Amino acid sequence: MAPKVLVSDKLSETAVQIFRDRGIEVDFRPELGKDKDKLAEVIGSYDGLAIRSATKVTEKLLENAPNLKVVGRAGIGVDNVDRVAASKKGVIVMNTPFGNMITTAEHAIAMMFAVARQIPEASASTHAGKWEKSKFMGVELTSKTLGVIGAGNIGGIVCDRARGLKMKVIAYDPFLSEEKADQMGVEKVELDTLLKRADFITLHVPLTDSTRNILSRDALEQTKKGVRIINCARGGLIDEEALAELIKSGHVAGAALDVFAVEPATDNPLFGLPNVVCTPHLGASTTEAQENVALQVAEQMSDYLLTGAVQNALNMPSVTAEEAKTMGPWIKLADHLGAFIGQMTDEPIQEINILYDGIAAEMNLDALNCAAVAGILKASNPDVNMVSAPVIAKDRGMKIATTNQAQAGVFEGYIKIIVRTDARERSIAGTVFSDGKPRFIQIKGINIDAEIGEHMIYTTNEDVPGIIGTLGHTMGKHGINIANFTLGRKESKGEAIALLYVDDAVPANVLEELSGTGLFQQVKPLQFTLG
Ligand SMILES: NC(=O)c1ccc[n+]([C@@H]2O[C@H](COP(=O)([O-])OP(=O)(O)OC[C@H]3O[C@@H](n4cnc5c(N)ncnc54)[C@H](O)[C@@H]3O)[C@@H](O)[C@H]2O)c1
Ligand SMILES: O=C(O)[C@H](O)COP(=O)(O)O
Repeated sequence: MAPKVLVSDKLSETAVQIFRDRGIEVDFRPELGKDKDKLAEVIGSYDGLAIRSATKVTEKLLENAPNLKVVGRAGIGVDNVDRVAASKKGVIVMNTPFGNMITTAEHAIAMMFAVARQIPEASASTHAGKWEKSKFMGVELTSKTLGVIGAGNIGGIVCDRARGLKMKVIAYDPFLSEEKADQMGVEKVELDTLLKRADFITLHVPLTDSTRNILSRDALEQTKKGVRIINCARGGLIDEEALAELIKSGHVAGAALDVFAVEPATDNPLFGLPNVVCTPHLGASTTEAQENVALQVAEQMSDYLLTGAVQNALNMPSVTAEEAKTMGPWIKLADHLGAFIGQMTDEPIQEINILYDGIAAEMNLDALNCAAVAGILKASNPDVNMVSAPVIAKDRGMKIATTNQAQAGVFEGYIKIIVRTDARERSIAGTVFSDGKPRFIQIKGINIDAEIGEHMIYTTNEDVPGIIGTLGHTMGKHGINIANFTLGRKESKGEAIALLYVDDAVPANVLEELSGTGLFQQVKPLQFTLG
């Protein structure tokens, strides 16, 4: 059946066409972004949800979305998506980080001009037939200092354009290296220096716990008298009440705001103040940007739903279409190894160490890690997937470490998982044979060569005569067909293991019968999801 996508915001219809061309069923219902109840009613049947900023993807909405696999944001900011809730539900959240960056940077520059020359007020006054030439005295941008808070994709373009306008550009961004700042021709400064020196301040950071209220009352009071402030990033970055008071007192000469703490903004302390230029979150609203983001989000979501390729996801490592194909058997192997550990372990796991050898070490290890951890966690929660696994593992306090090494043995490559609990250490290794089938090659240090089946039995025992006979006879007596039988031992008469791959699930009474022979320390039924 074709995957189904719902578009619940005003995306360019290019997105709809792309979904259809890729064979995806799509419903274009932009009115639903503003109607959370109706959206919750219909979301249940969709595999994908394509949004802009109006749709709020809350935990409650996700509870009504059992089939949802991907949320695609046609744009940059995902603060309207509960990412933690999405991750826990195994829903990928992706955005289009580059599609609207030029457009938004241009809006910030336009807003800077508008507030420097009071263009909106002058325009309204002229339209009203007043000729208030002397009322609208502006300031030049040339030689002024622009303080950029957040010099990432959009902030970086703003820096470039501002330098073209012959402004002096200073930037505050803890993640900006001195070297990069030099290349950009900007001076990297601390926030308090930026506040004191800038004639114009423009914000280009995401809204996070560390940036919320970054222009607080205290920060705004440190600014240079006559400063003008531009925000085309996110509402919530500025204390709006404090800004309004500082504009009224004349300390701040003007502000240009595209984004507000509460949106849609119908009432705001800054509305109606002189030289406050406002636009209704138009930063990304150009034909070019909307085409870019619609096209990109539809391609990315289609790729994921149809091929498993992951691009620009915020809660899952990227996997190219090529990787999704070539790594498929290795991802399956990592999942099976994890599933073995998960089913064998019923006490809390403290540490998961994953060793990648040979060709496995050259693959996309982030994706393999997610698969291995998902395999482990699925034993206690079958809904866990590669997206939700790292979040759940972190919630449970599990430490995950990886090691990679060049080919060390006879296999071209292998993966080994070692898990530590309070009580013990458990390990399993596996490889992928040239037929593309994953195999277990070692359990707790004992070498084996076990084909993996949907239903298996794992036993631990001493290496004594009668094990093969007892296992074979018991299965035969109960009409259970053995597809593959693997034995391994540490040394003659020492610690030994057996893995049976059987055609059907083994009933409890048969397992009890085996345990009752006294030959086995452990008889454990296992299940693996093939395919
Ligand atoms: N108005 C609009 O329509 C519109 C359109 C697109 C993007 N945006 C918003 O613009 C903002 C920037 O987007 P981007 O694509 O440039 O993001 P980005 O991730 O490329 O850049 C953000 C920068 O902020 C920096 N940063 C993070 N925390 C910081 C902190 N505490 N202090 C200072 N700097 C910090 C990061 O190091 C990074 O360089 C986002 O909030 C995004 O949602 C708004
Ligand atoms: O983060 C973004 O991409 C912008 O805020 C654009 O939001 P919009 O798609 O709702 O215009």
